[in-house]
Amino acid sequence: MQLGADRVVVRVPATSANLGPGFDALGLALGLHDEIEVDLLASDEISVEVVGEGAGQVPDGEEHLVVRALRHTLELAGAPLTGLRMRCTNRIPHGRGLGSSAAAVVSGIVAARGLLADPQALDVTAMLGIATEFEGHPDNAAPALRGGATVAWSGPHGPRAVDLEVDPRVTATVLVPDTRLSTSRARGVLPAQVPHADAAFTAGRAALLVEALARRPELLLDATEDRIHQDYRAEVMAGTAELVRALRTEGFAATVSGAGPTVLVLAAERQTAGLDRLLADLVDGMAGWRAWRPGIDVTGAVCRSGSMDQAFGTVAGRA
Ligand SMILES: Nc1ncnc2c1ncn2[C@@H]1O[C@H](COP(=O)(O)OP(=O)(O)O)[C@@H](O)[C@H]1O
Ligand SMILES: N[C@@H](CCOP(=O)(O)O)C(=O)O
Repeated sequence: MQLGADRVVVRVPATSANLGPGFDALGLALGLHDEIEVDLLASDEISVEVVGEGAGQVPDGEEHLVVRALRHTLELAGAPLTGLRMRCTNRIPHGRGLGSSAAAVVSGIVAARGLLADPQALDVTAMLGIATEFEGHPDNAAPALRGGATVAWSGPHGPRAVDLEVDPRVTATVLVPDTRLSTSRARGVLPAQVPHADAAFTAGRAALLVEALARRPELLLDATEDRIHQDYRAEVMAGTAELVRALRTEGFAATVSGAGPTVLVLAAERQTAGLDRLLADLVDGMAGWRAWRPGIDVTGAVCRSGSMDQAFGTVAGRA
């Protein structure tokens, strides 16, 4: 396949995975975005400028995660990359459980698609498959691509995802510490097996969560219970575990966001005033933590290439 454009601009949302019981399956896109501008070069130079999160920390060349995903996608499409100049404006904090690595990978894949002469050749399912090769699990990549809430799974034909309904009364609040924890470390403390009773309990809650998100926010507290990953992870995120416990005791549906250490609180709109009062007590006394309510992103990844805009989420109509 041929390249068609020489410049793309891509925007991808942060994501909160698991939502409690939906380990490696459920995810929600948040209104906090990374943006990249990519210009192809005729030479083989790779130059990366990073502004915001990760500046001075992530690689500035071939090893940059966005470049790796972009190059890999173009190779798969049969249109190998020569060189590029890329500017990244990063707003998603790294190593906090807000899907920064998935956003980077999805940015690279979506940018590569936008550079192709025939972008339609790469559909959302194919992009999810490539993202999952990098991430190892599809739960962040699916909402990063599609926006809203998704359930993703891997079957004989590779990763797939479907969109879930989200009641407009549902709000998402994140409590983000200034300390990082890599996803691989937080996966490393999980056991190879869990008791059958805990698996059964958690599967039931994940099923209930689909209904709670769609139209029964009053069920969110019960529906976000989990027994297969959060307790095991408490040893590497004590402050997170304590916050989740304190919030749940007060009736709020708090979970570990992704692999942590951020806390996600799902609440019905009418609960948010009470939540804010509680957070003023809890979080304001905890050095290094900040709380914010970024909104739920329903647009997913957006790509501008030439005069064409393409989005993969609910606003633009899903591909
Ligand atoms: N925008 C980005 N550009 C380059 N690398 C990134 C970017 N975002 C994340 N990464 C890489 O991914 C790592 C964080 O990934 P991970 O441990 O999975 O945490 P997270 O929960 O933030 O996805 C960062 O330390 C960095 O190496
Ligand atoms: N299901 C994964 C999700 C990781 O999300 P991240 O935002 O922390 O990368 C897990 O729980 O390990």
